[in-house]
Amino acid sequence: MAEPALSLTEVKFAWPGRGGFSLACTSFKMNPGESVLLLGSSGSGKSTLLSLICGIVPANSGTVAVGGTDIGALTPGARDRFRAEQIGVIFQQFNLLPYASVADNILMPLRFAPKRHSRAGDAGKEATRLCAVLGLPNDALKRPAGRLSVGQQQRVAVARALIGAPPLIVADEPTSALDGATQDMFLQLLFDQVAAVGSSLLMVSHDERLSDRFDRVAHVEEFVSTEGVSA
Ligand SMILES: Nc1ncnc2c1ncn2[C@@H]1O[C@H](COP(=O)(O)OP(=O)(O)OP(=O)(O)O)[C@@H](O)[C@H]1O
Repeated sequence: MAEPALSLTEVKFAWPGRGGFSLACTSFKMNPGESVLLLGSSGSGKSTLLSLICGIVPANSGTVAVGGTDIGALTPGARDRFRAEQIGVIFQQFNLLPYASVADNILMPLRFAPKRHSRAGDAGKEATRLCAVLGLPNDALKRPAGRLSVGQQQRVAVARALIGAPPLIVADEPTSALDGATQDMFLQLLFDQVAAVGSSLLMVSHDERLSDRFDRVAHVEEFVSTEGVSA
């Protein structure tokens, strides 16, 4: 049987400092190809949870496994390489390099991920294809990412996450900068592309109206520790 795309087991995490915000999760699993919407209000811990899942911050205890690999057991360097190979991340603030071209931004994760690079095939052509399906103008690839509109930068961040078909796509409020109609269109594009490569999608949002589009909904409040976790 295939390993879960993601599993959290007995995970505890606290930001350092007395009374810092803390999370506790007994068990959470995602199947390969599954889409899950993680709902939570502002400040409820959505970004913290995604940072844990991506191995950007380490859990205080418990296991976070992506595709069966315990990311806490990897050295920091191996964890960074593993993330580049296995996880496509769409950050809330995009985290694009503003002076680098759109093409360089999209191709960036492949520099640290040889298997993902080979899955992308001709990476330049794949970046061009992704830009086209995501509705970016033809000339965008050569332009510095920082010169695009916020909505266009959001699409670049999605193309960067999708290139080379990582098995897990993690998205932090990727539609927050878009208006209603554009949001719907954008989500459809994201779902189409994720389905085309068979990735699992974990998206966090405060917007309950998106629920119907996902296989499953979870609430981040279920993960907030009321007892506190000693850091
Ligand atoms: N680097 C950090 N150091 C200490 N505490 C932090 C850090 N980042 C977040 N927190 C705290 O963790 C809690 C949850 O924040 P988080 O950003 O995860 O929430 P969120 O649900 O993503 O919020 P939003 O929807 O507004 O982005 C907050 O109380 C915040 O102050």
